[in-house]
Amino acid sequence: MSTMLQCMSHTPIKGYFDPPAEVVAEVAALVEAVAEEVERFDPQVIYLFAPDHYNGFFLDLMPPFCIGMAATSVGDYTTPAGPLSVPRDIAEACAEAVIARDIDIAFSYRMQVDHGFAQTLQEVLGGLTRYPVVPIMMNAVAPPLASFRRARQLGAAIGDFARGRGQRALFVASGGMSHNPPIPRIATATDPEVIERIVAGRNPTPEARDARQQRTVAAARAFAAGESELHPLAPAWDRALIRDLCARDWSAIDAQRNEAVTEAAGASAHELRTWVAATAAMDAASGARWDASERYYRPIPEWLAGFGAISGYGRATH
Ligand SMILES: O=C(O)CCc1cccc(O)c1O
Ligand SMILES: [Fe+2]
Repeated sequence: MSTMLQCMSHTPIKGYFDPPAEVVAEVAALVEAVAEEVERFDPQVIYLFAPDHYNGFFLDLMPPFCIGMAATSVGDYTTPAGPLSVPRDIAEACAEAVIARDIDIAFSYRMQVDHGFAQTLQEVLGGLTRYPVVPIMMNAVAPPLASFRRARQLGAAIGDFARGRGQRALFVASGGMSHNPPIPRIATATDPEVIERIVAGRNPTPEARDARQQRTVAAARAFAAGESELHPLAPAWDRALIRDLCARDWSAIDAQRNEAVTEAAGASAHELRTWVAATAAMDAASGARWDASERYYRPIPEWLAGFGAISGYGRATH
C-alpha cells in the first residue's frame, strides 16, 4: 500500500488582497505541483484534516474533533458550495476504529465545512468530489482546545485504520502556520451580535457572511501595512515546527503547550494540529518507510499567513 502526505496552509484572502505578483505566482506553482502529484498518486481514499472558522461548528456544541460521515461545503469566500464525496462506510469504520482506541471523537451525518476544507479540495484535490474523502474537523478556534499530543494520537489511530484497509491513502492537512486572523473569542467578545454569531451563527444571510469576510480582508490590508494589533507572523517558530514534524520528533510535538503556541505564533497557529494529526497518520500508516520534507515556507502578511507546506512519500511495510 502506498501512502502520501501533503500539509499546506490555506488562506481565503487570496484573490481579495494579494502579495506581490511573484509571491502569488510562487504559491500558485506550489499548489499546481502538489495537485499534479496528487493526480499521479491517484488516491483511493483521502483523509482530510482541517479546521472550521465558525461556519460549520459553533459554541452551542463544539467538539474537539469531528469525523463527517457526510459533509457539505458552505461556500465561503471564493470556495465552492456543495456536498463532498464522503465514502460513508469508510468514515463510519474509521470513527469506530478511533473510538475503539479511546479517542472519543464526535461524528456528524450532516457536517458543514468551510474554506478550511474547501480551499484545499478545490485547489489541490481536484474539487469537492474528485476523490473519496473522509473529512476530519479539528477545533482550532474555540478554547479549550485539545492538545497537540491528542491530535497526534488521533492521527495515529486514523493511520493505523488506513493501513488496515490497505488502500492507497493520501493524508492531507489544511491550515496553519503562525497566524492570527480576526476571529472573535467568547472570552473577550462583548458585542451581543458577535456572541450570537459564534454561539449559533449557522447559515447566515449572504450579506452577513460577506460583511464578515470583508472585515477579514480589511484586517489583512491593515496587517500588511503594519497597522495592526494582530499577532505577528513567526517564521522561526514555524520553521522549527516543520523540522520537528519532518523528523517525526513526537516528544517535541507532544511537548507543545496550547498557551505557548498562542503566545509564540498567534491564536490560529492552532490550525497546525491538522499537520500534527496528518503526519502522525502518515507515520502510523507507512511504518518506518517514509520521508517528509519541507516543500515551501514564506511569511505572507497580505494573506495573514505563515504559509508553509510539507510533503511525504511512503510505502507501508505490509
Ligand atoms: O474567515 C476567517 O475566519 C479566517 C480566514 C483566514 C485568514 C487567514 C488564514 C486562515 O487560515 C484563515 O482561515
Ligand atoms: Fe484558517
